[in-house]
Amino acid sequence: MNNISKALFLDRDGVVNIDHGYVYEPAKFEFVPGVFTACKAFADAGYKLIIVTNQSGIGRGYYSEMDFHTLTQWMIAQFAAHQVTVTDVYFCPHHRKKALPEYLKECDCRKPAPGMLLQGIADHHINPASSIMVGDKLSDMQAASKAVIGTRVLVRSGQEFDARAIDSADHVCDSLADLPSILL
Ligand SMILES: O=P(O)(O)OC[C@@H](O)[C@H]1O[C@@H](OP(=O)(O)O)[C@@H](O)[C@@H](O)[C@@H]1O
Ligand SMILES: [Mg+2]
Ligand SMILES: [Zn+2]
Repeated sequence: MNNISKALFLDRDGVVNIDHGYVYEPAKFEFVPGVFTACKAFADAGYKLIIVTNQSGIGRGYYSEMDFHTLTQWMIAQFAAHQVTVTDVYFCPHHRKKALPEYLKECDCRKPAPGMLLQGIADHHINPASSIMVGDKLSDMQAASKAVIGTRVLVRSGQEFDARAIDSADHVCDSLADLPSILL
């Protein structure tokens, strides 16, 4: 089967939810205002929603993979309650310097590496050229560039970013909520 679908790849912290720092509990998971409406617009326009998230908090020992999966199931259920299907969620628990031994590695999945995006493209027969990546860091844009994603969007989540991040994006906006009016 050739790659015929298009995807809205989403970074999680800072894009789907407010990045309070290593969020792993539903009680601390604050959806960005307007995220459900925006994601439903893209889903209705034929985009598969795929989340790609660095989770070095696992490697650092702040929380477990089970904690992450429990939060992820809860997050997916919130989307479903708003009639939005999340096609898949990919995460990277690794860190090359600050991690427990089993997570201490230079991997190909931690953004800016493109591994999570490439896995989603393969698993879900995605055409990268007609897909979109939304992130809040330069590393998100770099991962998207390496995966040859057609449109890269940087959102102002409160993370500091420099001119390199802005230059690496096709669009810069305050939030995912702004995106349907820009791209659809
Ligand atoms: O934005 P995504 O990729 O969904 O997830 C980012 C999180 O895993 C955390 O990534 C950390 O960066 P380090 O992983 O410590 O460099 C920090 O930026 C935290 O504030 C943030 O919550
Ligand atoms: Mg982020
Ligand atoms: Zn990794």
